[in-house]
Amino acid sequence: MFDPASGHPFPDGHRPDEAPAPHPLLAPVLGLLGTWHGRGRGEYPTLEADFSYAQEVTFSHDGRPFLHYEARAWLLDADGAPLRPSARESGWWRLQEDGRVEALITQPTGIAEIAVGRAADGTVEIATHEVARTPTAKEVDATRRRYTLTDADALDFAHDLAAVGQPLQHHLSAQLRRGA
Ligand code: HEM
Repeated sequence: MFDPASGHPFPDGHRPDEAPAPHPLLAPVLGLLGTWHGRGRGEYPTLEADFSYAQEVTFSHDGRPFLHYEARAWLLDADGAPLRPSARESGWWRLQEDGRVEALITQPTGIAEIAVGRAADGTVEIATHEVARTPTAKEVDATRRRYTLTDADALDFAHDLAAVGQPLQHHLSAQLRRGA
């Protein structure tokens, strides 16, 4: 009989070559599997100053045609030392035929995003389909995220944001390395 204390019977896979076998629809995103670390910079016209941050991003799967996505960021001071926790989010990227992606992403700031887009040739681009906000959340109208594998272990990330009355524009860019 299954003993819950001994662990989950169907742990997620974090590499294409380990069990469980990835679902064939995951083919265009297999290069993302695993944990990524890196640094980035952010800005927005409503903010007094640009900021530097570090980020950890993990993509995993359980053999079905979706990825589990989790990201957490923390701000860095001018010397690169950690200042304080910043954005966190997690969600699900549902892969469809032809590399189409339907993503559900939630944040502790009261935002739930549904984004749609495409994965092809080492790039995933997803943009807002709908945003839902809790009663006290800031006004976020749209986002656009682009993940580009620049080599097998390097991932570029860019995030555009339309929020608090501002049109869609750059909020974040980061360079991540696998496992580093
Ligand atoms: C790596 C991820 C992210 C980092 C490091 C980051 C960082 C920041 C920082 C430092 C601020 C200034 C306020 C503060 O100090 O907290 C901010 C503001 C904001 N961010 Fe982000 N952010 C990230 C992701 C996101 C995402 C995913 C969204 C929306 C979907 C978002 C939406 C906003 C909004 C709406 C504001 C407020 C702007 C204003 O009221 O003037 N951010 N972000």
